[in-house]
Amino acid sequence: MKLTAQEFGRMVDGACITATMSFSSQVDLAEAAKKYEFKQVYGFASYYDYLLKELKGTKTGVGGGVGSSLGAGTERTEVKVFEAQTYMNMGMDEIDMWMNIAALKNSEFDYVLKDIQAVRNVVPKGHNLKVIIEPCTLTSEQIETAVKLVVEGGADFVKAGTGFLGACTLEHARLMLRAADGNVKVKCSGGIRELAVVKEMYDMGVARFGMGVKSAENIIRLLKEEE
Ligand SMILES: O=C[C@H](O)COP(=O)(O)O
Repeated sequence: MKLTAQEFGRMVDGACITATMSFSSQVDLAEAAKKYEFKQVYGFASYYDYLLKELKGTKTGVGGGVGSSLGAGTERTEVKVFEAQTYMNMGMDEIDMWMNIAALKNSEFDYVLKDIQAVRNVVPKGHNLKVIIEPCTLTSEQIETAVKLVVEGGADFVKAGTGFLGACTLEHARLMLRAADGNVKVKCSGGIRELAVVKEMYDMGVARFGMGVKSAENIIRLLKEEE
């Protein structure tokens, strides 16, 4: 099926999480979200209130990032739970949490699973929970294991990454989709820049794209040129 600019806009989680960006980047994020009807936005936690106010009554939900020091820094499970609960209480729509990638790599699968389940417990069904696995840091086997833990943990999506550690590739999309086997949706994110890549991911069955504002706008422009 042909991907339209409008449909793509509705599949985008607009992201602006680069710590060196100023407040104006959050304003740009909110404006682009309104214009293209992004599915969600992910901004700086200190501006979540601004984004919630700005996007109230629009088609765009505000998502909360949980465990953002890549899932294993200061974010013990109870801290992730507190973050997720706080964002749900604030009226946020979806939660993107980082898997504890170090624990995954150390084969502490029970810890990884319980970490996801604990956050799921405070993110009611109907609010998507996505788990970020940063596939560029993992082997193919680890990606498969990570996705299976995401399924077992009761999340709704497996999400690729931030782009900080490397881009999400077609191969990552293929591996995540294969391991998900329809049991969780797949969000590709981080370093996605090419229209051809977006189209191929869409055809493969990717359900959501996480992108910075300028990159998403560029893809939308290219799709419009084809219409
Ligand atoms: O969650 C992070 C973003 O989706 C990263 O996307 P980007 O590489 O286009 O800034």
